[in-house]
Amino acid sequence: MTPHNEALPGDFAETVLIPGDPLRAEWIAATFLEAPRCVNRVRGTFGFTGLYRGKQVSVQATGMGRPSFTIYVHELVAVYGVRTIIRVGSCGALTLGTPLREVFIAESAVMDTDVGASRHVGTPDPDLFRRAVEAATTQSIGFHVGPMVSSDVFYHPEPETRFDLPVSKGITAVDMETANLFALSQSLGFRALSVCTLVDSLVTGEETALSERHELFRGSALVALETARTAG
Ligand SMILES: O=P(O)(O)O[C@H]1O[C@H](CO)[C@@H](O)[C@H]1O
Ligand SMILES: O=c1cc[nH]c(=O)[nH]1
Repeated sequence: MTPHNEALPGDFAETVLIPGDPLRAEWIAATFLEAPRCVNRVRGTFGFTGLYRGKQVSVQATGMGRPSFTIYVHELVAVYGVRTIIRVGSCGALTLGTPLREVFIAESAVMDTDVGASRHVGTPDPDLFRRAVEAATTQSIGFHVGPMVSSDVFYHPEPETRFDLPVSKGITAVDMETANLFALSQSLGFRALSVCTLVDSLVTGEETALSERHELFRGSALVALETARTAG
């Protein structure tokens, strides 16, 4: 147990999906897991464990942004012995070539403050990444792979130009946690992958509706679960 997680040793599977939104965690567990049980309710940041096609998998929400995210990921690895962590997140499109509602599998990620400094670019586990692409292809799920930028700032004073540099470097999507996930995978030693759904466009201003938000994650959740299942 920790101040943020009431799960007991052994409550979490070795593989954990980590959406930001606690209600997305609940939806994934209820929709895809057999016999899901809630293992954490602290702060309403739910965690669940159940079976996906015969494999034990957990889902633990992380909240929004690096400080909250880091607490959950650190504890999953250091306290609960988790070995594989897959983010099932939402992200924004930075180009017209990444249409809303499709899945975005990050092939790399860097913080917006570090764009251009190649030593700060993080990458997913190569085997998980390959399996995710294979799962999306096999399941006929519309997806893109590409470099991602993560930012601690959601509301920026210069929304029109803030991503000019990342876009000029070929970066196509933004979230707030993937770069941190890849950095933590190196420092803490676990396998990481980030599979997001494109929920809004910073180019056109188009947004998906909150009412469709859970269903929107069917594709990214399936890709994450199939990757978890086949990766062992
Ligand atoms: O929907 P989640 O997974 O929380 O991800 C995205 O949504 C939040 C901002 O709306 C940030 O956490 C961002 O990374
Ligand atoms: O972090 C995020 C997620 C979705 N859309 C954004 O603009 N930023």
